[in-house]
Amino acid sequence: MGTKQIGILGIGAIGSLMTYQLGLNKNNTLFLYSRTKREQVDLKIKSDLISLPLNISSHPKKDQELEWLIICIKEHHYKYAKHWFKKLIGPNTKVLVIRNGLNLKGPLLRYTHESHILESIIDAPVQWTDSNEYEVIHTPKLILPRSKVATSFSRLLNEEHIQITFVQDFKTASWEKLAEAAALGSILCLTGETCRIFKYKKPRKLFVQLLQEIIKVAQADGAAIDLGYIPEMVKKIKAYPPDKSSSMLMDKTWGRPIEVNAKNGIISKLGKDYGVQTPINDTLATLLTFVNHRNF
Ligand SMILES: NC(=O)C1=CN([C@@H]2O[C@H](COP(=O)(O)OP(=O)(O)OC[C@H]3O[C@@H](n4cnc5c(N)ncnc54)[C@H](OP(=O)(O)O)[C@@H]3O)[C@@H](O)[C@H]2O)C=CC1
Ligand SMILES: CC(C)(CO)C(=O)C(=O)O
Repeated sequence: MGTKQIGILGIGAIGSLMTYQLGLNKNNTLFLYSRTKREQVDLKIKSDLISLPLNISSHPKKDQELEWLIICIKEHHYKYAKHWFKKLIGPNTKVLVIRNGLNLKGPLLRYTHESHILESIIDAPVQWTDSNEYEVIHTPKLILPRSKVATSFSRLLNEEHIQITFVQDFKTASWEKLAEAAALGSILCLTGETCRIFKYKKPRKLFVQLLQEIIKVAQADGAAIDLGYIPEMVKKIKAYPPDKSSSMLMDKTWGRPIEVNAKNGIISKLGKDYGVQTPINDTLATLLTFVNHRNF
């Protein structure tokens, strides 16, 4: 088997994790691209501390045509990343999109054919610690739509280190992840608290009320989220380590724009489009837009 040329765009929390995961397969040759050059990142996975050397290009340059480009940037980064897409996506390059939100293919359709783009959902909380490392909270789970292109992507990974699930109903899986990220993320970001807050009843009740609103919008959009979802999520947040953060809280802490449009924002918008009332989510979405002055 020949080596595969794989590019990873956006070497932050998820990009670093994917660099590690894809680097475990010695048939992969990795090319790293990001806004800021760093020479190394430390990943804490279970009790192991892994120092990952990084060779990042911060300006697009044409390496060999990539077989895969893995995009690990946030929705609001896309408008500043067009030069990367133009340069890195060749006629035969397959693109894996990893980010929270919906309609992951949309912004990339002008660069390649729809059949070359693979959407994904990642359940892999990764957070920056006081010891300057990314801590991976549990074994990463990657959810992919059942398809040939997804199967071919999964062969690049070592499934001892990442759990891969193929789903028929990707829309439902996307809404399930969005609901968790928007409900948990907004509560943590607005309170400035980590998951320890969920040992209290009132924040848990707010989390449930938010999920109830979000599920109504998801159902109006055609997702088939079942009744067992909410108790499952409550169990999940209660089981998170008390110091578990979220990507919106980390961005707020660092004074960076938060991902409000891709999370609570899109839910409010779709709620309006479908005539579904989402008063709690709308209030939180409004407050979130004011969290970071660069967002308004
Ligand atoms: N972190 C988490 O636990 C989880 C995150 N997600 C989702 O994954 C996605 C990625 O999140 P995450 O990895 O946390 O984000 P990060 O902010 O940690 O990483 C994004 C990276 O992209 C780089 N970048 C931003 N804009 C550009 C650009 N124009 N050109 C090149 N590089 C750019 C950033 O550079 P710089 O270093 O200069 O900022 C940063 O290194 C999000 O949608 C998030 O919601 C999903 C599950 C869990
Ligand atoms: C689900 C959650 C909150 C896990 O960290 C997430 O996806 C995020 O932080 O963006």
